[in-house]
Amino acid sequence: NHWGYGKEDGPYLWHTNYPIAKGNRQSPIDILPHEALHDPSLGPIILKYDRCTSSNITNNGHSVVVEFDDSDDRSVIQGGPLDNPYRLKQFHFHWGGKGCCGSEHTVEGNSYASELHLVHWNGVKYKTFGEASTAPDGLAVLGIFLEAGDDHRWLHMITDALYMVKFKGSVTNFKGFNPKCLLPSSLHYWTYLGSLTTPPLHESVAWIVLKEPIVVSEKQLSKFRMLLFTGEEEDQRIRMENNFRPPQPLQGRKVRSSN
Ligand SMILES: NS(=O)(=O)c1nc2c(F)c(F)c(F)c(F)c2s1
Ligand SMILES: [Zn+2]
Repeated sequence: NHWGYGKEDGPYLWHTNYPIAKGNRQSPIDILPHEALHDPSLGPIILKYDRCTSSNITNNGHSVVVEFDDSDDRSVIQGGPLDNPYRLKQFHFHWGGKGCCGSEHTVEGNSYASELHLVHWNGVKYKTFGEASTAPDGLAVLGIFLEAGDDHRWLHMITDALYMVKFKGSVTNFKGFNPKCLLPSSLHYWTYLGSLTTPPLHESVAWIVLKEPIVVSEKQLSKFRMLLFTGEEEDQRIRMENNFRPPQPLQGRKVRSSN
């Protein structure tokens, strides 16, 4: 079931192998702040990343992923729309080409340069990530927009490691990184029920999208674009960029706002 972001295998063709692509709770979406329902019962997002344990960084042919040891509840997100603590499994990014677009969620039709996804799973109700990833309340993904501007003081920890995972299928040690350093100052958010934004597109995600972007430099963004979709053994070298799915129909869903 090869899929990608190109003309021959991109988001508009995913429905052929993944019919859920035309489902009624697909992600990403275009967020309209004025239509979001302010819900005073929505508490703050609580991130308990202190005993954080990143293990490695890998190029999976679709994005660059930092994986975590999720064998216990040491790094969790809770509060907000969530009934349980959800365990941090991995984080990864989506980005554009030179200068334009790149984020998956948009705000009033506007894209950011990139979007960071921190993927968590409901370890209280489900035994494994795989099991949770197919359950309607299985996953919680925290989305953070990246806006082009000044250098981000901690993102270099990631961009400096990207040369080690240039090719699809490469992985390298990446211990002790705490993604708390990638958060903006405000944790105000929009939340709605949606899906994975890449195949298998399971409709299992409670999306929590932070309103405030973090600022990273064009130079830092350009390092993501030196990654390749292709493996070391392949003749063709295809630059990893524009690995984002466009916004999907809201299908009557309500987006709630923390405030
Ligand atoms: N872009 S995303 O919605 O955060 C997201 N998609 C996927 C996905 F398709 C997977 F197969 C997977 F194992 C994940 F951990 C994620 S995480
Ligand atoms: Zn993602």
